[in-house]
Formats: sequence, structure tokens, C-alpha cells
Amino acid sequence: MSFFSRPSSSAVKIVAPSSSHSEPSSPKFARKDSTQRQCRNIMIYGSCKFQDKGCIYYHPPLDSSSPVPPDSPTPSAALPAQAVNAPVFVPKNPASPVPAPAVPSSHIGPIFALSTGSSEYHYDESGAYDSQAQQSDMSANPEGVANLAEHFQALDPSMNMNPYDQVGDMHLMDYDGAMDPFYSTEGAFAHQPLDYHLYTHSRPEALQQRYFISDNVREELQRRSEATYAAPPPGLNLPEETQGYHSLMPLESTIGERRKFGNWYSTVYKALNSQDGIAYVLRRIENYRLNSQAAFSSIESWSRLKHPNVISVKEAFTTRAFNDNSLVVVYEYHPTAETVFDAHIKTKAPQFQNGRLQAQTSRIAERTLWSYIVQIAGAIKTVHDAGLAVRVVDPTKILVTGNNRVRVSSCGIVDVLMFEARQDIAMLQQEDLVMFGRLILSLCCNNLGAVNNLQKSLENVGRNYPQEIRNIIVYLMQKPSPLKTIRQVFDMMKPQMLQEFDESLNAVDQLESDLMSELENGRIVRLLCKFGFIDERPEFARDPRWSETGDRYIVKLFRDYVFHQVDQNGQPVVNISHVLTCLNKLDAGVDERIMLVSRDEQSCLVVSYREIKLCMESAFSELSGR
Ligand SMILES: Nc1ncnc2c1ncn2[C@@H]1O[C@H](COP(=O)(O)OP(=O)(O)OP(=O)(O)O)[C@@H](O)[C@H]1O
Repeated sequence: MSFFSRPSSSAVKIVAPSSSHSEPSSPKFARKDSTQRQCRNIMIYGSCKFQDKGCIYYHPPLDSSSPVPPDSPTPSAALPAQAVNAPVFVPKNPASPVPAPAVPSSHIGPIFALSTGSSEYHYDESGAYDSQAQQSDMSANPEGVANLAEHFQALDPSMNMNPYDQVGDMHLMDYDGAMDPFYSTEGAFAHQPLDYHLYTHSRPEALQQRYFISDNVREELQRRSEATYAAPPPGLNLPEETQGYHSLMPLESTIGERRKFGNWYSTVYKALNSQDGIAYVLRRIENYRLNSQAAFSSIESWSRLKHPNVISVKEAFTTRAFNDNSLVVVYEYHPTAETVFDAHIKTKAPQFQNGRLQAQTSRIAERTLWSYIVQIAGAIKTVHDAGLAVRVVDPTKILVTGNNRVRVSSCGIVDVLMFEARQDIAMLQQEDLVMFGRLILSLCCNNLGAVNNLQKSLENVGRNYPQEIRNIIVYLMQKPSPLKTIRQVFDMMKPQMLQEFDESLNAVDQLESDLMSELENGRIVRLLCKFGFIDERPEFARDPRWSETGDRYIVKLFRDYVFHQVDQNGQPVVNISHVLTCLNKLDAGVDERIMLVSRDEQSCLVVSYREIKLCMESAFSELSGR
């Protein structure tokens, strides 16, 4: 189907000037004979290997310095009446130079003539009005140009609003550089200003960053992804596989001084599960001898417990794969997690401050501390409600797994190791509370040994933090009593819980808004997929020229307009703002018109995004058989 035969189309075709003014629609454009169409090999490679071997296309003589470019595969020769009456591409003030259209100069042919009746408008290579041509026209027909402009304006009053008039006002959009340094703004070219209503942003005040998820989130997620698939260095002499887990990689150093986990040495590995392909953490206890299978009974209870501040337990097993009797407990893996000890207590390397090397004193912020207390208290409450005890509430066993997000790790392992001691669960829960009090004290004082001088440490807490925190520590560390429960701690920090709740809702809003921008990107990707399906398709319905003709030709020219523009120096324009602007306008099907130029620069089409969208949809539905 010819594009120009669309009854509703207002596309205007602009063709190269013919030798005779009286024949604006040169019969050249009607030629479909392949022997007269230039061979594409000549256009692409400069020569055709098959020229003397039966290639049916036109090969210009070698000595011809500027071979006549072939016709663009314009589907129809003649302009229908509607197209002539449609709004046309007219300079606002024919007597003065016309500003360049939004198409880069190099995409515009040597001289274009807007052929309408017996008059023509001439544009030079930069798209500016060719005053010489105008002179000669005017000498032939002194009133021609002025009359023609009046004629066009009479045809369509909307002509007074020439969208290209705004080109002079167009400027590089402010966010170009801010968005991504890779997309340089060098070699400025005219942009369409963004139509913000095309974006369905939930939070318009944050528009600058809204094309993609925020840099912080993206970088963090990428770091996590890299950590998940990081491979171990060679020569670690680890088992290839144990109980369905492979690609083991230690998450801590296995050489040098090692701390014991109770009476045992332990090592933490990341490993991939061969059944679901997911990464898990294996905590291995070295040289452990299992005396009773019943020791694993608590693991089942732990594997049922789910809480956002508890690292889930998957399973436990014993193995000889490490050349000893090892106990392994498998946990959910949180890439890039670090212990609370490493994050807040460990001495940091000294840094230069005010020109002097100074030790880093990083007292934990009060807000962060409250957030940790609320989260850990929530975890302990859930564990106690399930009839279990955490048993290790320690800065080296609480992990920071995200922005202010903490999770209790290593659950269940002490239950297995100490199975034979069979302690009373109520007593173990009381111990949890004392350990929790010590943890808060260590965090406030930046010191694991703070508990050794309780009086002084509490004074320290009183100086740097509000009285409520001190009260909680004192409450948790007092003697065990049936009245001392984690619920009481919640009563002591109601305002902070409310604040924590508000902030977690804010975090959800923030993530939803990030998700929203990714949704927009998904929309753009779907459009790009359609381009991919249609453009340069070698054949469809036994037609090798399917992707080069009819609606598909418009789609192809639009693809060139979006991606293959060059600046005034002939450099490719690789500016994602332009791409996003065009694709969003296409997706919305706006009425704004743009000029598409054929690759041979012999013809131009002025079409609206709405029409291009129709072409794309019709071509795609042909392909998908809908
Ligand atoms: N579930 C998990 N997900 C991700 N990383 C984890 C997980 N559990 C532990 N890790 C990481 O493994 C490393 C070692 O953990 P471990 O509990 O042994 O800490 P540690 O500081 O070495 O304590 P210890 O001195 O008692 O061995 C830590 O950096 C921790 O962040």
C-alpha cells in the first residue's frame, strides 16, 4: 500500500527539483524497474562484485564522479489531491532567510524544491532559503514567491503556525549533560523540547532524575549483581560440589588470625544451588561431629520463620567434602552485606582532615541507631513469639544489607551445636535481651568492650544520645525476670516506631517511583523491538522489498531520523534525549510534524508522529498476523 494513497494522510512530499518547472512530479519517481535503480552495493561499498555477473541493478559508469543517486523507494509517484491541500512546509517569511529545520543539515539534499503548481521554494544545503534561487525565480516571476506564500496561507490557516519557526528558539535541553556524561552535548543540534505530559510521573518535583532509576539504587543493585556472580580466585582447594551446592567462594579470609564461633572455627561461603541456580550462604563449622539427628529439629522451625529482619534458614547438613566432618547451615544470601561491627565499630583507616591525618571517629547517628533498635527488636519479638531464641545477638552476626537495613544472621546454628545442653527456652530468651542491651551499648560507644566498664559507658551514652536509649540499655541489661520481655521495649520507644514506620513508607514510595521510570523504559524498549522487527527485514510475504516500501519505508526513515542524524560536522549525534523525545512522541502519537529525508537526499516527507505511529502499527500487525 502506498503511503501517499492514505486518504487521511497529511504527509507532504518534498522532492528534488526537476529540470522542468512544469513537471514537478518527475516521472523518475514512478520508475520501479530494477535495472534503473542503483545497485545498493555501489551505495554501500562503492562497487558491486556482481556487476558483470548478472546483477540486475543499475551500475553508474566508473568514471562518473558523482553518480546519479537512485530513486528513493517512494511508494507512489504522484501526489494525491489531499496531499497537496494538506498543511505544507512553508517558511514563515519567504522574503527573509528561513531558519534551518530540525533535521541536521547533512540530511538535506543540495537543493529542494517544494513543487506545487508551477512555483517552487528553494532551500540550500543548510535548509536555509536560497536567495539566489529566489532571485532567479523572482526575476522570472517577480510576484511569484510572495503570492505563493499567500496562497498557502489561504489553503490552510494553521500554516501561520509553522512548527519549524521555533527552531531558532530551540536549545539543548538542560538535562542533557546531567542525565549521563556518556551522552555528550557536543556538536549541538536542535532538539524538540520535551513534552512532559508524555511521562506519567508520580512525583513531578523529581523530574530531572526520572528517566531511569536513581543512580544510587542502580549502582547498588549492580554491585549486588556483580557480588552474586563473582567467581572465587583459583587455587583455594575447595570442594567442587557439596550436597547440591557448587561454585563455593569464601566471604571472609581463611588465612591469618581467625576468631572462633563458640568452640569451633567457622567459615562463610557463597555457593550456587544446582537445583534453583540461586546463590546461598553456607556457614560451615569445622570438625563438628553430629551425635544425634534430632539436633537438626530446630532447623525445621527456623526454616519456617520469615521476617524482614531475620536472614532465613534454608537447610542444614553434615559433609565430608572439606576433608573433615563439617556441619553446614544454609542461609539466604544478601550480596554486599557487611556486619554491624565492620560498618560501625571497626576502627577505620585514618584520613586527611584539615590537612592532617586523623583517626576516623564515626559515632553512629541517633536516627540510624533508633532504626536498628526498632528493626532488631522486631526480629527478636518474632523469634520469641515462635518459641525460639536468637542466641547470637552480636555486632559480628547482625548484617547491614542495605541502606539502614539490618538483619539477624546465623540463626539456628547454636541450637544445633548446643543441642545436648538442652537449655530452658525462657532463659535463652532472657539472654537474648541482655545481648541486645550489650549490642546497643557497643554501638553507642563504638567499642565492643564497652560492657566491661558499664558505669562509664552509660555516662558516655547519656552524653551523646537521648535518655530513652540509655533507659532501654539499662532495662535490657538488668537481671532476668518473667516481666522482662521484648514487648516492654516496644512500649519504651513508641514515637521512634512511628517514625520508622513513616520512613519505611517513604522508602516504598521512592522505590515505586523508581519502578515507574523503569516501566516507562519498558515502553520504549517495546517500541525499539518493533523497529527491530520491521526495519531492514530481508523478506516478508515473498516480497524482498517489504521493509523498504509502503508504511515500512516511513518507519525506516523515522528510524534514521531518530538514530542516524549527524551534526554539522558530519559527526553522529548520539544524544539519548533526542531518542527519548522522539520515541515518546511516537508512542503518544502526537500531531507534531517532522521532516523525514530519504537516504539519497532526493526527497523529503513531512509527517506527523501520529502518522508514523499508524505506519508502525500497521506494519507490525502485518508481521504479527493480527
Ligand atoms: N547471609 C549472608 N549474606 C551475605 N553475606 C553474609 C551472610 N552471612 C555472612 N555474610 C558475610 O560473611 C562475612 C563473614 O561472616 P561472619 O559471620 O563470619 O563475620 P565475621 O565478622 O568474620 O565474624 P567471625 O569473626 O565470628 O567469623 C561477613 O563479611 C558477612 O558480611
